[in-house]
Amino acid sequence: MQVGLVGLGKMGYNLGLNLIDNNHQVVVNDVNSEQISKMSNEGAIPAEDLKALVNRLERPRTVWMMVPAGEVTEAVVEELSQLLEDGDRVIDGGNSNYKESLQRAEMLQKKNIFFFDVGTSGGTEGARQGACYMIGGDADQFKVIESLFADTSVENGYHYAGRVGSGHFLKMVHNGIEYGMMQSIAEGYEILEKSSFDFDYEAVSKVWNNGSVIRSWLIELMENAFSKDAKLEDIRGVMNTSGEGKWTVETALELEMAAPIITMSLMMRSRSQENDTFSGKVVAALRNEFGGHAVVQK
Ligand SMILES: NC(=O)C1=CN([C@@H]2O[C@H](COP(=O)(O)OP(=O)(O)OC[C@H]3O[C@@H](n4cnc5c(N)ncnc54)[C@H](O)[C@@H]3O)[C@@H](O)[C@H]2O)C=CC1
Ligand SMILES: O=C(CO)[C@H](O)[C@H](O)COP(=O)(O)O
Repeated sequence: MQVGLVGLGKMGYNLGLNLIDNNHQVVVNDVNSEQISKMSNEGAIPAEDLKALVNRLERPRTVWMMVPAGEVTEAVVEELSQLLEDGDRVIDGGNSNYKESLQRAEMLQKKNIFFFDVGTSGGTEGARQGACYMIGGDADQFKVIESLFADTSVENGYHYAGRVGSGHFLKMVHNGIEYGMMQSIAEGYEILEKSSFDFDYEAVSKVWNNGSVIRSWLIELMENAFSKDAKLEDIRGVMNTSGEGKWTVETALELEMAAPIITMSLMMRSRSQENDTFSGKVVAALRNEFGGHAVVQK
């Protein structure tokens, strides 16, 4: 089908290639014109701004955003709300706070524009080769755009979760879990590092990935990271955050429930701004491996 794609960064660019590979017609825009040119060389239709993008799409239009959460997403949705018409659809594939998504859906609904909040997982590799999607929005309209998700995800890699908000809520909790898993893995490697043994971390990651209980994509990514930098000597253990872990903890507080592991993982991210630790380096390396997030060099 035809889709407008706004935001051609680490995720959006790869998603654009994935959509094109799957025979979707993609009209693209980014504030960075170089990204638009690169994508049009790959077969996308360029649009110099959002107005041009909307004009190049047939009605009812579908516009998929892969832009930074928060102010940028707000600004793009606001502008799209002025340009789109009755029956059009907006997909937010970024890591937006589900509460903001609920507000945006309400604002768009007043103009009969449908909003889908889509949590996207699998990092940059997933966006290119096959992602994982958690989708909230109108059930009937979802069927109309389902092929976009079916074609660009891995097998069984998309889930229509229900009403608007549910997609970004699921992604928020997913990322909270991600924080806890990564912190736990990182602490394990730090215990190895502080022991009197001389472990080869690439080899350890490899054996853990073959038949062990903790085999996982995260450990695979560590195997990869250690193959490039055996002791992570080139990077500092600064673990940056993008918001989802904090929102997960806030949600647990709102629900008056205990979520100690995710909470401590979030706190350790704050602590990492002050102390350089091996566990911090592991989480920083993981974020870089799956999401292309910048690491702080030594
Ligand atoms: N990197 C990752 O692992 C994942 C990221 N996400 C989410 O996907 C979204 C995009 O992430 P990335 O691609 O990593 O970020 P990025 O920073 O690499 O790309 C963002 C792109 O949006 C463009 N942009 C900024 N303002 C714009 C505007 N007003 N109009 C049009 N384009 C604009 C930028 O020029 C850039 O190309 C974010 O919400 C992020 O949280 C979701 C899953 C995984
Ligand atoms: O959604 C993701 C992975 O699933 C992104 O990579 C996200 O940025 C990770 O969260 P944080 O930046 O807070 O570590």
